[in-house]
Amino acid sequence: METAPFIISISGSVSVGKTTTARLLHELLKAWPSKPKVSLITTDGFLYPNAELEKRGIMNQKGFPVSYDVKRLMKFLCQVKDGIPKLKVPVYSHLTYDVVPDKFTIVDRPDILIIEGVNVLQNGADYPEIRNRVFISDFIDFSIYVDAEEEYLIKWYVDRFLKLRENTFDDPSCYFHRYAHMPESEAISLAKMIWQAVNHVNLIKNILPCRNRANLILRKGAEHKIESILLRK
Ligand SMILES: Nc1ncnc2c1ncn2[C@@H]1O[C@H](COP(=O)(O)OP(=O)(O)O)[C@@H](O)[C@H]1O
Ligand SMILES: CC(C)(COP(=O)(O)O)[C@@H](O)C(=O)NCCC(=O)O
Repeated sequence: METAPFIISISGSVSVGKTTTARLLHELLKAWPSKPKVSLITTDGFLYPNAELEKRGIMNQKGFPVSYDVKRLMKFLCQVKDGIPKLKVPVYSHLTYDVVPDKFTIVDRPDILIIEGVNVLQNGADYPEIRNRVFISDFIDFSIYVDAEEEYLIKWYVDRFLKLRENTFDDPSCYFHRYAHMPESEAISLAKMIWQAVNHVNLIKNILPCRNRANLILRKGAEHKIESILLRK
């Protein structure tokens, strides 16, 4: 009989470095002497596509709990724990700013699954009105929260925003192309505005309240340097 995968989650604010941390952990775990089968997915793929967010009038809440197809995500987690082979996980692109149609990551009975996203530590305490429901966090065996002061988060967010628009300079089909020809100072102001209007609100309302639930808190300072590691015993 197959054993259920060990699930490690990585959460934290938008642009704190979840994806980067998850990719590094993925490489490190794969290189263990026992060569475990390790898969990495992000909950971004379970966001509703932009068209659906627009239809529901929640485009300005992308990344908030309401913006995810939680039923689909829970179904995936149940199936992966049940050892179902070749599961298809939808993929999100920061460049197109949307879920990519017909693109999937295949998760095929891994020994370890890393799941990263802003919402992975949310549980029943965040939704007292919902009873008898299972949450993503119920499936997690070990949770990591990547933490940093908001002034750094904003800097890293703006830097990534500028990089994304640079990468779409010649490609009008990419979402970020609309910002590519703006003067840099305007692009920086716009990125800061989006941060305040959406990602800051999400951080305060939905992400930070989960921090102390994590088994491990990695706190980063300037230049992404790890300043402290807190492990719950
Ligand atoms: N350890 C690191 N060193 C240098 N740059 C980093 C590091 N971690 C993240 N970054 C950069 O910070 C930005 C946000 O990181 P990312 O992993 O995309 O965050 P998240 O997945 O939390 O949104 C990206 O531009 C990324 O390249
Ligand atoms: C899709 C996301 C919630 C994902 O978060 P991330 O993987 O970047 O941490 C975020 O990148 C996002 O798009 N937030 C909405 C506001 C904005 O455009 O930044």
